[in-house]
Amino acid sequence: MSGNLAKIDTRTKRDDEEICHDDSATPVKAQTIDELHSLQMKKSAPSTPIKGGGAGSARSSFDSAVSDQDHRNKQQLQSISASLASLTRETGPKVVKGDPASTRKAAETPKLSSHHATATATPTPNISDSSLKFTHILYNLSPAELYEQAIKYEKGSFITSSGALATLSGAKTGRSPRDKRVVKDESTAKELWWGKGSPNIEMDEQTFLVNRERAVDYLCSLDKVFVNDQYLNWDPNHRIKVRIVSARAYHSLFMHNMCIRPTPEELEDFGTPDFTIYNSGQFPCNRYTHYMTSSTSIDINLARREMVILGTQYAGEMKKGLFSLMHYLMPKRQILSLHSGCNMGKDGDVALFFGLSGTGKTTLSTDHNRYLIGDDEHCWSENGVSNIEGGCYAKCIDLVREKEPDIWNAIKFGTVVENVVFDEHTREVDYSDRSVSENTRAAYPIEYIPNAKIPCVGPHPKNVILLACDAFGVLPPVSKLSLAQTMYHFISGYTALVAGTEDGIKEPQATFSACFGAAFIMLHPTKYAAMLAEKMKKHGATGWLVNTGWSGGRYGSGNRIKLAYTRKIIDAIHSGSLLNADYSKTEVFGLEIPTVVEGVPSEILDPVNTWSDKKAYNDNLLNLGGLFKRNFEVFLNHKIGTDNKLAEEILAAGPRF
Ligand SMILES: Nc1ncnc2c1ncn2[C@@H]1O[C@H](COP(=O)(O)OP(=O)(O)O)[C@@H](O)[C@H]1O
Ligand SMILES: C=C(OP(=O)(O)O)C(=O)O
Ligand SMILES: [Ca+2]
Ligand SMILES: [Mn+2]
Repeated sequence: MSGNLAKIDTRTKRDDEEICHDDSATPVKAQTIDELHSLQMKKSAPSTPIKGGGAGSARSSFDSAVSDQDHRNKQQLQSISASLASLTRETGPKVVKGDPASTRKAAETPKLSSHHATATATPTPNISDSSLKFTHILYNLSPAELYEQAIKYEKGSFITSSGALATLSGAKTGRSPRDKRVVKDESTAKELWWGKGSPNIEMDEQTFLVNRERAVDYLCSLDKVFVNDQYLNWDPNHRIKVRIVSARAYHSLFMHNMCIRPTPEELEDFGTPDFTIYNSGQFPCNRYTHYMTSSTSIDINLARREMVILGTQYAGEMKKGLFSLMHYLMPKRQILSLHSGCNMGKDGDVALFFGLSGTGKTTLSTDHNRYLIGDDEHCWSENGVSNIEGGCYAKCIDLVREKEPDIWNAIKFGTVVENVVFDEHTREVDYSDRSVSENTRAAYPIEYIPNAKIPCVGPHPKNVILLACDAFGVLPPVSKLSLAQTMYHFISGYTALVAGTEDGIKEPQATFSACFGAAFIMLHPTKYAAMLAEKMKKHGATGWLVNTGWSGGRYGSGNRIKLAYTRKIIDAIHSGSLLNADYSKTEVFGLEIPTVVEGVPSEILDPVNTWSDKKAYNDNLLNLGGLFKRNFEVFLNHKIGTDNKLAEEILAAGPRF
């Protein structure tokens, strides 16, 4: 012993204590480092409690619980093998659970062979090399396990100083809408929206199968694939079971966060999924394949209930692909699917926040004074609203703690941050750095927001807030809408952002995206609009248009409206005080604007006041009005609902000059 003071030992000395230890714990019972390591990890507790009889039958009920467990395990592996089956070889791969690199589990490999029980000792003539190997399945891994996989095997994976997993999505840092294809068959030809303006670019069944085979063969050729079995939609009556097969831990953790996470008990009874994604990530499509115009392809087959991703690793494709699915499935059940955020006040008043990417759905629905139901995808049924997802996907460019504390604090262990730049030593993220992408993102489970409402459901909405980030600076910060105006702006789906902010001033780019989500809708926009009108009328919801964009001039001369002011405006909508304010009507768009909003300088409420160059204001206003008119032309010959009166009212609710 080397210390200054001898240890005081009050015990009487025994023979085996001749040598003086510097701790009093019993030594570990391991002879080698591997044995020591095996002591470190204990088996996960069985999730199904051992059911059955009294003390006498304890042993046999334990045995039957074990065989139940075995049986379920086998079924699970069979189901995964079936998901991964090549359609031409008509048999699934031999699958086994666990990491091939883990020695403990690898030892079990041969015994756990699956479904492919016909595998014989001597290969039959038509057997392929692919059926000689096992595909290792990393099934619903925990965030900690996925961190280890990502850090060990995926370049660009690091732990940030706050504990989040920083990842790179590769060459694509955003969605590829031009590479999205939907299978056109007899029924989808009639049901879906095709042609000009539609996001649904057709592909035939045969081409889908070619891409599916390519994805499946790629995935099965890997040593291991990730499989997530999860849910969509918090409404228990309309819950959808999804399976995501992917090549990267990043994708598995992203979907773990974004979809609803089953409990261990729910997972045991998961059964056959309603929909399956095959995400081959970096593996490209074959450009000689019909309909392919790049090496990226995102293919949806509604009849087969499958989606294939080739040639992009941007994780948002999976989230938004499932959203497209919901835009098809839910309206069939008279449920409206919405590209909106949603929150609820202490008194149960629900607000929806519609808007295109970057207009503020996530930021404004994440409100410290209200319960968060969800930030992006919802359903509105006869029973109220429900979130489709189990997580949020926040933009984090220029994120600052003071302005968005809840989002800042959610970026911790378990959260995936995509394409952010961090200090090589401290691993502190620099949210202002655009070196990798402008579209930096954080994906976190919704319960990381302290006042999330779990389960994520709520009553019928009281306010429907349409967000537009108007880089022309002519739309008022807030206006109250009639039902017809709400429909006009919902169908128009306007925003104007400025693409790249780096190479000097650029022209604001007007975007019109029907239902504030044209990239994800499956049916004609008027179908969703008619459902929204019907629901808003029935439940007495008020529509609002909020400009989260420019004021005092267009992009380049004016400034973006302060987030603090927009929050005050939203507060006044929630509290009901804005409903009873004094209003005046604007030129051209005919919008009702309040004269006073608490906490907001009154002079900014009418945008004309904030422009020093009145002629420039007028030119920009008329220009925008013209863009709206031109965009709406394609909807002129469509009926909305059963009532032609509504269609006429909606048309009359647009700009006039
Ligand atoms: N007045 C404002 N209102 C809303 N967001 C604003 C405002 N000013 C700046 N922002 C920023 O704009 C972005 C809005 O993005 P986000 O809420 O993620 O959009 P969405 O969820 O609709 O895609 C955030 O980065 C937010 O900080
Ligand atoms: C994730 C997306 O949505 P948002 O920007 O609306 O959050 C997206 O459009 O890819
Ligand atoms: Ca979105
Ligand atoms: Mn968002």
